[in-house]
Amino acid sequence: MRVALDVPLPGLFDYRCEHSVAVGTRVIVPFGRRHMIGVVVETPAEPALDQASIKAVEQVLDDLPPLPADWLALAGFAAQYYQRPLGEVMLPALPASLRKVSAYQGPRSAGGPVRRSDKRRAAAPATVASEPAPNLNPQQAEAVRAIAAIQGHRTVLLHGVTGSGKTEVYLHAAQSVLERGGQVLFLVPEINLTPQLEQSLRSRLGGPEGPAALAVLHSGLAEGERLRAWLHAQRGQAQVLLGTRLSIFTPLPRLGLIIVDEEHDASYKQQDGLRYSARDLAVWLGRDRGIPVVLGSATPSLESWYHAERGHYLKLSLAQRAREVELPKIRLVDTRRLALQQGFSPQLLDALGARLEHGEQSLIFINRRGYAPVLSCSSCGWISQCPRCSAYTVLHRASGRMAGHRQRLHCHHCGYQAPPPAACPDCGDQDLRPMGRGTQRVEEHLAEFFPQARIARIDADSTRRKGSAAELFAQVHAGQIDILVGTQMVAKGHDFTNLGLVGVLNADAMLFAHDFRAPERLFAQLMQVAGRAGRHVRGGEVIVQTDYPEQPVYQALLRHNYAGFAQYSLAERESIGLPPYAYQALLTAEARELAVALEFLGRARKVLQDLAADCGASLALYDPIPLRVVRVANIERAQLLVESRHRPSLQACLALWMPRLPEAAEGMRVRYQLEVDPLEI
Ligand SMILES: Nc1ncnc2c1ncn2[C@@H]1O[C@H](COP(=O)(O)OP(=O)(O)OP(=O)(O)O)[C@@H](O)[C@H]1O
Ligand SMILES: [Zn+2]
Repeated sequence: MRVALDVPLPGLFDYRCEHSVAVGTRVIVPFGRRHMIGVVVETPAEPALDQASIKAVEQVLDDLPPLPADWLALAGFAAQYYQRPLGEVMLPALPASLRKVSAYQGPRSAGGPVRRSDKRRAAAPATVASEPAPNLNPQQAEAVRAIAAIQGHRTVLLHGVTGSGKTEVYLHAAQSVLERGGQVLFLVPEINLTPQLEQSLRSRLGGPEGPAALAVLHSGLAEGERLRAWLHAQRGQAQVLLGTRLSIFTPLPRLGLIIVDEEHDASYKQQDGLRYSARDLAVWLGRDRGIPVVLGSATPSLESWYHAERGHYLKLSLAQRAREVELPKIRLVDTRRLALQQGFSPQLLDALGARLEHGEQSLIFINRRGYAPVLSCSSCGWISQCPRCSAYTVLHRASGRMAGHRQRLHCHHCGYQAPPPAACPDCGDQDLRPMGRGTQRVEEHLAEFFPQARIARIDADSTRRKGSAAELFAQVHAGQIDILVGTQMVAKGHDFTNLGLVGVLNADAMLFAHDFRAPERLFAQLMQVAGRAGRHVRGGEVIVQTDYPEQPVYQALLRHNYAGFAQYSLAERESIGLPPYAYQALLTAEARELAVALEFLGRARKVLQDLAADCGASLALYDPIPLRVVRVANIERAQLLVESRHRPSLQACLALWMPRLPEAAEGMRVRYQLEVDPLEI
């Protein structure tokens, strides 16, 4: 039999076994000096090798039925498309205990993880009071009808403005699948940020299992919880699987519908190991299983929009807000000739004051955590820098009651931390000052401007402890907070009932980034955060401070004009041949010396050039270049971008290229990885 193992080697591995074993079965096999769990992928009638020379399977694991054919097909597609060995796709996709030999062998294994999990009784989910469902408005009803009418596979792009009630459409579409006994896979970018959705799903799920029919899966779960949710879904007991990107690899025997909420969100892309896009795999899976896929967003990715415009996807629109409120009024405050107070314009301060007076909440959005982006010497211009990275260190104020005003410098790239120097390391001057502003400093300024206001900050630092994000959001929803300061974490999908004003600081920082997707990301982020204003209360308002009000991103934002922005951006991409009009792959190399990384990429480029010439494929190969942050944790990084207008050509060349890379790396101390459809370049 041929077995897939989680090792960085191409191909499958041959083993023998006395009795016949079905494809999809997990087995324990010897591999070198180790024992590993693998998945049986082929059982050829004719053994390929001399049976005597190959090793025997040590144990056949029968605690689960074999992994089903459609699951194997998805893993097979992902391996081929993202150019990774099958075993490195399949095994990491399973809950850890199902692929760990130690969970099965030894005195403490107690019959294996599945038996242990089944013995332990799961805590019954708290019964959630059932929420009355609002009557669908005509646009929602039409969207639900159109989704229900789909026979077999179709991908739907549900483009609904912020607050248009997309969730209600998902719930109705899900309901009709559940009534027919199907399962629903509901993907969200980040689960800890959306407790509201989990609650609505629980309260709305009918059927004999009630709220227990929901399984939740994300990387923050303890291994036991993760295994339980996975088993629940795989056995068909869970009717709905709500989860983050990794949930795409859960076997779902009666899958009838896939929903991808906030489909534009970059969290759907895995950034290490198998660099897959769960959104793209969802579309593939929907086609493979012959079921509808609903991609929803107020700001769809330009890729999805392009497919919808061309009729590859069915486009459904919710153009108005679900409640009797208008979209918020957006104001651009031109900060070029304004005297700002600690970064705040008089307009924004006035608006904040007015909302406080009316007992409404406000949100200040600044996409930069910490106290200040750098510490700097006011006499010689020295700037705090990470000793291990080519990046500045960010000044943070230590948190916790005992911390006082203790400050530390943090590197956001490698995690390096140090106390700030007492004097400038270059000139000895003691006048070191924070330059610029992050969320912590903004919070501090707001407390000075509005001493009576209750202020909270939500960013990666303030929500590090498990459950703390949910607690903070609960306080906001309960009306215990007047002003919320936050990063993009606060922009995602929250339905605030009493939030009237959104202020945006420092958006310009993203305007001139090198990445060609930066304007798209900025626009989406601004539309999303603006969409938190005035969802239940009238008179919602958004104030964006900028030095560049004439930029197309801001002009489109001003008019809530997603379609216009998308059209403009797509025309631009088409004229210079960027995705979605071209397909890309990125080879990244890491070495102690930059020259080595570049040299390797140069050789790799030559190999690919020859391959492309041989098979007559037209590829654009760029020059190897250092990454923008070239050194991280003392490792130098460079990249090689490959592009083609024709996806199959690119795929064919990549498949020929990958096996040749070890040869290109020969004699070099270099690590490399390939990313297909990279999001950041
Ligand atoms: N038909 C309806 N009648 C009344 N209220 C509704 C209706 N549908 C949805 N709502 C309410 O409208 C609000 C916004 O809905 P929802 O959060 O689903 O918007 P959304 O489209 O997901 O927005 P976003 O993209 O900004 O997250 C919610 O408070 C929801 O309960
Ligand atoms: Zn660093």
